[in-house]
Amino acid sequence: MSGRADRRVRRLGRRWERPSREGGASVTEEAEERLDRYAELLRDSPINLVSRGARASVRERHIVESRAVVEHLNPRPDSSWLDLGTGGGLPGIVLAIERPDVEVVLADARAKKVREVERFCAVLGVANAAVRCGRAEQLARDPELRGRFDGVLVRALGTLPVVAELARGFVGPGGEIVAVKGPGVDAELEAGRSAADMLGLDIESVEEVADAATVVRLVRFRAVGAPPATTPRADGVPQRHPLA
Ligand SMILES: C[S@@+](CC[C@H](N)C(=O)[O-])C[C@H]1O[C@@H](n2cnc3c(N)ncnc32)[C@H](O)[C@@H]1O
Repeated sequence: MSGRADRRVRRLGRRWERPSREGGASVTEEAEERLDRYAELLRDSPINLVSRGARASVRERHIVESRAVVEHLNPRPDSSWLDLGTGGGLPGIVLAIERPDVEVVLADARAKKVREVERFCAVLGVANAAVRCGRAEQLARDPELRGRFDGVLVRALGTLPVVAELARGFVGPGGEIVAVKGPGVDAELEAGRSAADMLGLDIESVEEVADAATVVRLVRFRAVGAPPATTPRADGVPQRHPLA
């Protein structure tokens, strides 16, 4: 899908700016409308995709945070990103809406959630996202997915060692894994570094995201080579026995 770069997007310094369409709504207005609609879909879904308590404030709690993450991440145009453990599509659907020039794959182990995310993408007309169902431990062995992404974005999938192991198979040399974490991430960093060493990853940075309603930190891992052949371990093992 990298060939489907949105020609409306042009480079301005390090950031990318979407010019308005002539005679029509700007891409930003369009994105705004889609994000509002996405918040409604999440709130009204018959599946519990966000906690009951957060339903009334989906826009403020989840969309605003995901948007701030996407803005901070500012992925390279034409790059391909995997949202692993996407649940109801967070933050991957927001990434796909905000950045039509980026290819996004949304993956989750739960078929019910994946079907719902497929429905959301269809209703929202999100053309640059594809959806895959399966456990990371299995999907990372699929030759079509192994080592093929520029980056993996992960929110609320587990501790840093779990995230690093589940995501590692999807990125080759130079690829990145970005974990969206909260203020408590410092307590996971030592274990995260130790797991990273075993997986051929470096923790490159821990970055504070501006403009999120709550404290959000991004932990950025960089792959220093191909994924180890034995990574990830069998289904459930990364969560039950995290690398440390
Ligand atoms: C707490 S939810 C987070 C969902 C979403 N990222 C968010 O921020 O709202 C974690 C999701 O990860 C999925 N998941 C858990 N283990 C997984 C695995 N091994 N492979 C793929 N998905 C997994 C679950 O099905 C669930 O939808």
